[in-house]
Amino acid sequence: MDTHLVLAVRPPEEGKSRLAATIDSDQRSALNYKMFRHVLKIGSELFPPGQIILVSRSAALRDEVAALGGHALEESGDDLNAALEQGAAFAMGHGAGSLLSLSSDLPSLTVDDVRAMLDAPAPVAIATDRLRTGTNALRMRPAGAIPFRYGVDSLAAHLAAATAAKLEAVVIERPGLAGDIDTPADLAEWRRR
Ligand SMILES: Nc1nc2c(ncn2[C@@H]2O[C@H](COP(=O)(O)OP(=O)(O)OP(=O)(O)O)[C@@H](O)[C@H]2O)c(=O)[nH]1
Ligand SMILES: O=C(O)[C@H](O)COP(=O)(O)O
Repeated sequence: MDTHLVLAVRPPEEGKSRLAATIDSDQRSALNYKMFRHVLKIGSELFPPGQIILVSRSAALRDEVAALGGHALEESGDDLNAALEQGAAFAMGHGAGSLLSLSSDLPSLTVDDVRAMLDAPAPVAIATDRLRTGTNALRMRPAGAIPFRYGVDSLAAHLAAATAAKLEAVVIERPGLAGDIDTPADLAEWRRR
């Protein structure tokens, strides 16, 4: 497998600011660690460490990935798409044929979810969220085939990027991939399960 996994992750103490009214900063940080470790563990079951790349401003998160034998890059900016481009450039310099990016806030992610991304029958595979507007995972073959367009309406933006590159794209809808934790309602729903 020549796919490399690129994880761009905000420092745990910064992430999930939309939950600030619901849980305090220590709880948010703990939640971010827990979700990150879950996604990293699932990723590690399918990707050899040398094909896992983390881009983060958090030294603590970088240490965790380095301890596994993965590549931990200090983020040079403070923007998700820029961080992913940084990771992608590194991966392409290390022979990546294709790339998978995964959001770190997917507490119900399974190995089969990641496999579904890798096996998707098109050069571009976009896992969307519950609202069917965002992107929680993106696989592109070849690496660098399309630019990262995370942000508002990123599903449409990634579909448009694939069209512009004349590449077929498929949208993947699976609970483990759709279940990112953005809002207090998402958090309550996940805790209920
Ligand atoms: N490296 C890096 N990762 C980011 C950045 N912004 C978001 N991410 C990651 O992108 C993924 C999706 O981010 P969001 O769902 O917006 O999460 P968030 O930024 O923690 O949440 P809010 O603070 O509530 O917007 C998660 O893996 C985040 O850690 C960034 O500036 N740099
Ligand atoms: O859809 C996206 O681009 C990412 O999930 C980030 O969006 P969000 O901040 O709405 O989760």
